[in-house]
Amino acid sequence: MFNLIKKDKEKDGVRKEKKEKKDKKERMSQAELKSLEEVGMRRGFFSLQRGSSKRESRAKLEISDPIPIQVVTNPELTLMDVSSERNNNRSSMLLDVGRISTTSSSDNIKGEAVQDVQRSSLREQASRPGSLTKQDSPVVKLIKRLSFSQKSKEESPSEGSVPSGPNSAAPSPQVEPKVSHHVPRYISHRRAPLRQVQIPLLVEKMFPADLHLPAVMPPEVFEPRELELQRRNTGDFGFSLRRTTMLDQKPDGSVYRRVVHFAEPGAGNKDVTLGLVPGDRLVEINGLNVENKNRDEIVEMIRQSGETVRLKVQPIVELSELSRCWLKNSAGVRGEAYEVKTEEQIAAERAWFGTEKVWLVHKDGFSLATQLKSEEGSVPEGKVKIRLEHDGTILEVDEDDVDKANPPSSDRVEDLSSLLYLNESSVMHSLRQRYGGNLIHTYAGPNIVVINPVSAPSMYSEKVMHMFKGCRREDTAPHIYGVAQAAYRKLLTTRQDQSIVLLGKSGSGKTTNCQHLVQYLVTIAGSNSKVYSAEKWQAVYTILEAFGNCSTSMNGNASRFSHIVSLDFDQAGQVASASIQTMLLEKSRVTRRPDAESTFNVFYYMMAGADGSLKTELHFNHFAENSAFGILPHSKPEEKQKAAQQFAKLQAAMKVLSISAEEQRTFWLVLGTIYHLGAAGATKAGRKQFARHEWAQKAAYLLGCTLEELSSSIFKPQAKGTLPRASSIRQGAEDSGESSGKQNHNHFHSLIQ
Ligand SMILES: Nc1ncnc2c1ncn2[C@@H]1O[C@H](COP(=O)(O)OP(=O)(O)OP(=O)(O)O)[C@@H](O)[C@H]1O
Repeated sequence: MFNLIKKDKEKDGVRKEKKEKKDKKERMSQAELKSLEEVGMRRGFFSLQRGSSKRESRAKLEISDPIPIQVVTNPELTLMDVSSERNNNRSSMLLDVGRISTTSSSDNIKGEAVQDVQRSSLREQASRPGSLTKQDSPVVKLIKRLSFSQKSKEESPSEGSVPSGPNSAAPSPQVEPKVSHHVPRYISHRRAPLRQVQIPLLVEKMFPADLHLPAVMPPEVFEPRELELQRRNTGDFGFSLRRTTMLDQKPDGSVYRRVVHFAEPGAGNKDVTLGLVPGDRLVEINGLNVENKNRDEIVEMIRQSGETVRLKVQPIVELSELSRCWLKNSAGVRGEAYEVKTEEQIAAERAWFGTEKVWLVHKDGFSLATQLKSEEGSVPEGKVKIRLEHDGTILEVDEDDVDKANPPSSDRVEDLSSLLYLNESSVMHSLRQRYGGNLIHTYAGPNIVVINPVSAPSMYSEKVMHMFKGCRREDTAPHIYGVAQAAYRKLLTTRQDQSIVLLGKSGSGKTTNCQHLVQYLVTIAGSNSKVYSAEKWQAVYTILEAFGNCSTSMNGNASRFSHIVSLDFDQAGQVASASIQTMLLEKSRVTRRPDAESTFNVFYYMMAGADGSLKTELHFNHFAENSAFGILPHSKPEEKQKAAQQFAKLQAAMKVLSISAEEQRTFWLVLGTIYHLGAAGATKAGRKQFARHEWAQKAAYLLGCTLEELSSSIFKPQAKGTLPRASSIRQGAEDSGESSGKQNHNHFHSLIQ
């Protein structure tokens, strides 16, 4: 009894205490939240939302509507007006982790593409509750999403379980390409409210001075490290060599290609303790420089080493941050301790803050200046006096024309949200300095900004992936793999679906980064499924690229459709299946497009790559000189050759996906028909009709109907529901065949998925 009462009393006391603690916690979290929100607002970067209901508040803090940071870069690294910059295909993308997000973008979307989608069934599916975003928003086109669906309710044992041998081949995850006709269920309850994003106004102001952007600092060169490795019982030293070619810059700024050899830790558990890091460039072996030696010579030198080998290695610039992080983590040092500032650095920062450094914001960007102290009344109200750093010019400018500048120690800051003064000029400055230092990834709070690199950097490999395995985001340097890892980790720990949204203008790297994300996930998570394989996954992309990509003024291989990639994970956290859903194909491109842009790749592939018998069957032995749809074969031999290779690759991809030869033939017949319809054109001589009957005859032949049947189905009014194309054809002679061409390609794209 006593015990019982005591217990009850204790229980009551505990309950009360718990309740108080909870209340306090909630009060604290509200206060914390408020201050966070204030910081976010003050910085103008994120707006924080929190649901008022208990469930919502427990769910999480939602950060929505990031302002996309548009960085236009070119090799000269000048800042430009993003919206007017049309020909430069180097740009940045912003990536948003762990939630469904909508944001604006500067990509121009053809109105027709959007209208087309409003009519299409896929659009209907996508517009169901929980679809990505409003379908009438151009933003939709830019969203490529990766979702994860966790099926299990049990705790997952561990993150990642892919063993990798020393020469482990590419992972062989299992993928099941499938046409998804439903927006996955997990989207439905996570619809984010659409909010207007304030895009900063363009600055048009100029000042009577020679205004310069700050100089871009050369990449930081990391000190080489010397290591002595012992030969093992197995005869090796526990590291592997990797050869790659990299673009490098000469002192005069010219870019050249050079071969480098990496000395990277092997796949064994012990190998990671050797002190080598993925991305370590081999500089010396036993005191001898090997930078200009070939692989065989290097291998021989290692073989001839005795029981030990001395290596001098240096991290490549693009992986230097990661390398530092890795070494820091393996030394078990906490971040703060490792990055402790020296006395000189502290003194330099103090000096910086003592003189008020500001950015003068102008039409061509921003220039560093010192704000001068002036006696009261000597400067009109609302004005400030500044001295430009580069030439000492003194200017009197509006207070609004200047932004506070951060000390140089923040120039290459890894996370923009840690800038003391978070304004547009400071953000652009840091991104620009980082890009100049070959650092293309930068965190921006929970997002990452990735700037399209000039070259194909050597920062993506299976070894680099393994540097992120099991890591928390705060323990790694900014990298696209870090984003995938954060999402995977969150998936396992919260058992909730995760989404990654890639935003950016055309050519900014959304597709490329989406592939890196998928590669990371399937490599690190592994797969035990029998239907999923990297080969099939690649085949799906090859086909989508052929039917949905083309060359535009912004991107030589632009995808003219959005897609959602979904990976399903099983209870063990391994990939169980995968699917791609495509939307918003710009089908009008089949018949009409801007000058100097191409039609979908597949037409060029087919015209260049069809073999003798297919050519004969498609009547492709010679091509028309004109096409109402502008579908003409490549004229340059090298382009033809490349297209022919791509056609062979496309056929092989179809084979991998078990598309039979007969089915493939049907595709070519339909595409051939579109080509011939374009070549036939249309005219209005009395009545609307084909302009060149011989080509129309070929189209009819490929379709298996007579010329009269084809002609009447295109030019004669049709009863409602018979043919979907009559209305637009009747709009004008030039339109003839357009609709059927577009429809065919559209159906085709859906079918082929
Ligand atoms: N991180 C990167 N590393 C190497 N190359 C890149 C990277 N990001 C982009 N690129 C290159 O830039 C080009 C454009 O990239 P991508 O096609 O991924 O852009 P996108 O944003 O998907 O364009 P679109 O919306 O037009 O399809 C490609 O040739 C790609 O190889």
